[in-house]
Amino acid sequence: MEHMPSPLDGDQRPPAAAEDGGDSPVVVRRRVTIPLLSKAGGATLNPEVVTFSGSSDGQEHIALVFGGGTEVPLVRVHSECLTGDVFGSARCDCGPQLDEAIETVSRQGGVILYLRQEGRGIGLYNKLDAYFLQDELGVDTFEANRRLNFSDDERDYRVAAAMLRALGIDRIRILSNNPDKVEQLTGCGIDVAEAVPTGVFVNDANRKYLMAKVTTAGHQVELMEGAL
Ligand SMILES: Nc1nc2c(ncn2[C@@H]2O[C@H](COP(=O)(O)OP(=O)(O)OP(=O)(O)O)[C@@H](O)[C@H]2O)c(=O)[nH]1
Repeated sequence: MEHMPSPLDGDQRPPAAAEDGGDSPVVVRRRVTIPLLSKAGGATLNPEVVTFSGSSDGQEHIALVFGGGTEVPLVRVHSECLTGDVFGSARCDCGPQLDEAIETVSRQGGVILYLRQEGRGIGLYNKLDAYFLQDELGVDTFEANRRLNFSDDERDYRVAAAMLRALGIDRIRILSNNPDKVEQLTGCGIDVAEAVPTGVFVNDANRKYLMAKVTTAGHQVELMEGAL
């Protein structure tokens, strides 16, 4: 297949600086290649892992850049979930979504932004407290946040938009079911040409969590009839 020009191709990447609402612009700090053993088997993947300076929240967000692909790169904006991404927790769908993103984005070319926004921005301990409240009081994931005096979702994607711009990207296809990601990125001037849904990774432990995302936050997850 003919290789389409992509903003991810080395020579075409302009050095860029982008605002995320802080005092200094977000700029690429360093690029380093890390070989990833594909969980699906097959070839080793070799994304460039990009670090940034200037983010206003001071967090160590990273981008995994997989070269090639189309003119409009596929982008996964993934918020950190230690329990799901690292330990394989079945309470959420984060782990399988990250694995899927690595496979899909590596195949199609594109970027995974791994944002250090654990627990939808409330942090790990608070997320575990929210789990405790869900178990003890039977409240859903959003109500548990409210009981802890947080909003339903504390995430701000200005930094994601700034990281994309710093990579020379202002038009994307996003791999997500979350309308808030599309809305916020669009509001930051990123042209979201398409929202590509993720797979549906439902199990007995995360069914209620996924249902709450659909009914309260408008996630586009096609939960099969009878699955709830
Ligand atoms: N506060 C809170 N956070 C949770 C809970 N379960 C998972 N999370 C966090 O929710 C976030 C999920 O982020 P993403 O994988 O980017 O996805 P999303 O907002 O569900 O949207 P998609 O792009 O469709 O996957 C992670 O930061 C998880 O740690 C919970 O019960 N409470």
